Amino acid sequence: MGKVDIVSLGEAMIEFNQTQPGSREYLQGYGGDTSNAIIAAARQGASTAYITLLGCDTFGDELVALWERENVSTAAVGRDPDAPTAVYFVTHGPTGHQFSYLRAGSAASRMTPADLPREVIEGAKYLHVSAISQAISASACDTVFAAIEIARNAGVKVVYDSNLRLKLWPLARARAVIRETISQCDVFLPSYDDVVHLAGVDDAEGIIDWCLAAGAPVAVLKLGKEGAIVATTQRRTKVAGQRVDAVDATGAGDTFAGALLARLAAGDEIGEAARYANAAAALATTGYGAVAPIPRAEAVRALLAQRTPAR
Ligand SMILES: O=C(O)C(=O)C[C@H](O)[C@H](O)CO
Repeated sequence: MGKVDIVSLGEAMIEFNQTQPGSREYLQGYGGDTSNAIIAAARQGASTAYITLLGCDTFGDELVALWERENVSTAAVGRDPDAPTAVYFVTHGPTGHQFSYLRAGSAASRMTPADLPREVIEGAKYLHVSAISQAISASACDTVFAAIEIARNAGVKVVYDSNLRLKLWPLARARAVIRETISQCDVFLPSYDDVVHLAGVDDAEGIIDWCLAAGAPVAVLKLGKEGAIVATTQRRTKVAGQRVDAVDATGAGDTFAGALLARLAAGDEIGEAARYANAAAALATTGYGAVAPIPRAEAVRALLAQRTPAR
């Protein structure tokens, strides 16, 4: 395969998303944080590839077809005849959305460092990884660290999303692994809720202090409808939130990651890329599901041009 600018590594899943709170009807879609993010990057026009393992099953075929439709290269997608493609359910209630997973023993959870396509990573500008892939199994965690090592040795920038899922691993292990990974990445992309758990503090400044102390050269703290903060040891800049009619935040953080990566790969500086990513993420909350509402560049540009950001 030819070189691409952005490579993401992780687990994709088939999604069943409750049509409304309390309903017994579920809409089939697609999810998996890193897959959502790479699709978001591709929808902004970036050249992209995804690295994963799928089962040799219908759901695996559907995910391959999805990436092909979305212009995400599947050259580094493998199939495991002895394990299934993962599935998850999204339900909606008064406290927002909840995930229930059927992913233990999945094909992606059996990834090992030997599965990594070294040349695909080495040829990219950015490698995107997340803590969900580190949580699903010990071998997948090793695979993430091995991919980071390949990237760093080749001068490829590493963007890391904490995406803390306490249904997948205990907080103490998550904290240890995530702290270690922050020290190895170039851009750390946590959400406010993640770092409240990880750092044990709840004010944005304290959270950023924790991210920078953990070794992130740049931290972009996602604050949901409140926007984001871009921080380095020298400077902290607020990106204002966008007002939209939100119905489902599933995948919004991943859209932020993918859109940010796309704009960084296109040459934007980090503050401009974060402003764009924040608008893309806002639009991603206006429909149900992780993938269907991810906007394309025209919609993001229109929101940036037309709406007054929320204060
Ligand atoms: O929670 C996970 O592991 C997922 O990847 C499912 C969702 O698609 C993702 O979390 C949305 O951010």
